[in-house]
Amino acid sequence: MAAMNRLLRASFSSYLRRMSTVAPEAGVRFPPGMAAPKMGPGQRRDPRERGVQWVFLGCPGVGKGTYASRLSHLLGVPHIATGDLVREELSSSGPLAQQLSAIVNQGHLVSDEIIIDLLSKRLQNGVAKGETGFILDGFPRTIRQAEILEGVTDIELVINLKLREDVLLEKCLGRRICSQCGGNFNVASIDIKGENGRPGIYMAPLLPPPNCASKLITRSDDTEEVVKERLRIYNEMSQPVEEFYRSRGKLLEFELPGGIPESWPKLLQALNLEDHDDKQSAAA
Ligand SMILES: Nc1ncnc2c1ncn2[C@@H]1O[C@H](COP(=O)(O)OP(=O)(O)O)[C@@H](O)[C@H]1O
Repeated sequence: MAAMNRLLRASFSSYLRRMSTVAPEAGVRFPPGMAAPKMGPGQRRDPRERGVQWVFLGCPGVGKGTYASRLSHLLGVPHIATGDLVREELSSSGPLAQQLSAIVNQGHLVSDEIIIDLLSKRLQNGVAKGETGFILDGFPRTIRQAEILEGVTDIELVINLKLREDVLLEKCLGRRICSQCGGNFNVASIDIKGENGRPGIYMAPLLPPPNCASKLITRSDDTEEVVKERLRIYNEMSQPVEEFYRSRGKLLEFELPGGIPESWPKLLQALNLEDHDDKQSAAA
């Protein structure tokens, strides 16, 4: 634990040094009622004066990647998804690839040590390129990861995306990636009618442009058996992380009302943010 702390602290301290020199980030306000962000060690400025440090939580298939990526463009901070870091490592011929593939393809979590190591390297590379702030997606996923992160930096806001359980599996099974451009799509068409006082939900598929249509691939861990195991592990290992942040006054719960055109403007509203390109991006 001490070695991991040192590793992550080294990365974050480079961040904190940079942040004291960057210009104010325009238009970032915090949700009403959210506790004022506390200052982390070594931070003297208001955290709103530099890139945000936010985390996205939520079950597999909920759409963390989609919304985290949109917010990162809007706020000018990197979207760092630990699942992407794991997949990059998997597609390399590095020494870890074989070990990781067995774990990921069973729907299990990679060890905290490996994930922290991948994340630290990603952060260090970002610092070298001048990045400030971040939106983390898929990290922390265990209480131990959350405690380590809390010990080395000041997470201001944790957005917990929620979606009814019966839709999550379909969304995961509908995920497709363009093998050429890396674009993410979803061929699942969700149209559940409301019944017994429970509202229905409609989520249109997110279809690829003609260029990508013949190049679509499915993640090897998006099979029904593995997704069910990932959902079970999320409930066991990652749900306690929600409580970790709830008890610290940092958790914003957001129940997705439908697909992107309906959910994106409501998420921005919940975050007190405005997207001037809203009309175009909601249709994307
Ligand atoms: N923070 C983490 N801790 C442990 N394992 C992780 C973490 N982030 C990603 N992984 C590994 O990478 C896989 C894919 O992650 P991700 O793309 O975030 O999937 P999901 O669709 O389940 O949210 C996970 O099933 C897990 O094996």
